[in-house]
Amino acid sequence: MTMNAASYSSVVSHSAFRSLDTKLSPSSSGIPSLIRVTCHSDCNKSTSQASLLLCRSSNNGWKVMLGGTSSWDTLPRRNLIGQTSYSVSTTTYGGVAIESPSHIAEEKVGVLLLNLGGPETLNDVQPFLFNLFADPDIIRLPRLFQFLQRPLAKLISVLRAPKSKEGYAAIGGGSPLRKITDDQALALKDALDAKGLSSNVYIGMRYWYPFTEEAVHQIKRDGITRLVVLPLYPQFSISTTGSSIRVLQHMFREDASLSKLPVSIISSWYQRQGYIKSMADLIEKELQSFSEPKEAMIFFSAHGVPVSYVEDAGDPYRDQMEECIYLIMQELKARGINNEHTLAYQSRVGPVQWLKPYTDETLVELGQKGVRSLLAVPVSFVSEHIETLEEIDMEYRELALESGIKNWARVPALGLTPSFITDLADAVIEALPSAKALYASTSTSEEEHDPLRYLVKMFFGSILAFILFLSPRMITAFRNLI
Ligand SMILES: C=CC1=C(C)c2cc3[nH]c(cc4nc(cc5[nH]c(cc1n2)c(C)c5CCC(=O)O)C(CCC(=O)O)=C4C)c(C)c3C=C
Ligand SMILES: [Fe+2]
Repeated sequence: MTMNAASYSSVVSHSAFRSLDTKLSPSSSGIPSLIRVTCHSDCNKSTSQASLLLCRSSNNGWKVMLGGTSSWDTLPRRNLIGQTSYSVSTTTYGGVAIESPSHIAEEKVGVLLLNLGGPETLNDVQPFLFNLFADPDIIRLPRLFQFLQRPLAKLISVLRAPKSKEGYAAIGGGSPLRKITDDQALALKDALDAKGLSSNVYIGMRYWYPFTEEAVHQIKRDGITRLVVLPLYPQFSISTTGSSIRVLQHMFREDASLSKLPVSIISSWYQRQGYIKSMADLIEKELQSFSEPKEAMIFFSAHGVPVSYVEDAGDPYRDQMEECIYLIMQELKARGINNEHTLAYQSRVGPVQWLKPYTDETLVELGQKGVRSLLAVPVSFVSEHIETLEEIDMEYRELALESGIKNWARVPALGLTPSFITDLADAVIEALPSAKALYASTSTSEEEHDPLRYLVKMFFGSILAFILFLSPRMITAFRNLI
């Protein structure tokens, strides 16, 4: 089947997908670039629904995607299994419905960008740090000690604030994250518009304004009918994407209308071709700033997480990071760039073991081993922030130069790079068909509702906490935090 001439508009009901095209007829309403096909199946008295998205390809034909996969296929080879009925609506997403059957309401598409957030002024630093350390996905206390989360967060944030303020003061008195994320949201909206998908793009920050909670309230007020959640972290970590998703799950579970809203979460996207190629472009370009580009070592520096996240809690972050670096290097090799490379982890906080090797120790070792040219590549985040502008550009640069490295450069964060924004837009479009209600029933244990159990836990927890606070290990821990 080929649909490469104009647009088609029809609503059909069939028992086999291959007969779909025969009922499609050209529309007078213009050429849609996106068409949704919804399949309703009545099996065992339960009705299920699956959607696929047809998108105009560059050669004026149509490409089909199913269930949010990133693989593109052509229509004739796609085979839907099962005897089902299909209703086809040539609805352009986000607004202009060319023709829709009654059961497919006009979609109002929302895209929620998740990010960390950062203090905008020096006065924001301590409350921002409080929000960060009050997150049980950042300081993971054993269940028994969880009631200490907020007092501990208060203490750590007050102790750490002076050091953090110095860092933010060095980069102009606040985090650039909000402005950059605002610009990325606008650029993404434009890229989606250009692909025929009109949408509202929202920003939900985890620890500072605009908070995720505010964004969700706005999504509800705006009557969004289909939502794609796109964390601005390429790799998944419990401490970043995981934490933000937890906030969403909590809100969606508590709200009857939100619990029914079809949502698609793109939990990681480091393996996308568009992202990998965009990173490779930046690296290739920055290598040219060295007098001997081939001699420069490519030094990937990722934000660390405590080892226990990966080894005990099953955080896929390290695996995804390693795969991401592999893919970027493969892309560079395909371009004839065969520089040496290494990966290290930066920004550790507190007394526990973090992912190794550590960036600072690795820089010293490389200097001692005779590496003279080094290209730093921040790889866990797509905006400039305190850890690129202060930690890498100031602290690590100085350390590298002291350690014998003579030539230093850093790849900028992706920011508004057009190929990157276009790829994010593609990721959103590909995720749309798989949106489904987020709410999954979580059984609240009896324990949580038993006041006696709670009191006993509080009592023994307090005694243990008191003993722990006086232990030498805890005292060292606090020294490391500030
Ligand atoms: C992928 C990115 C990030 C991971 C993983 C991550 C884990 C993580 N972070 C902390 C503690 C702090 N992070 C801070 C700032 C900060 N963290 C990230 C990203 C990741 N964090 C970003 C982008 C930023 C900067 C925001 C900005 O304002 O520009 C800070 C505050 C700054 C400072 O005082 O150093 C802390 C503290 C932990 C404990 C953790 C994993 C458990
Ligand atoms: Fe962090």
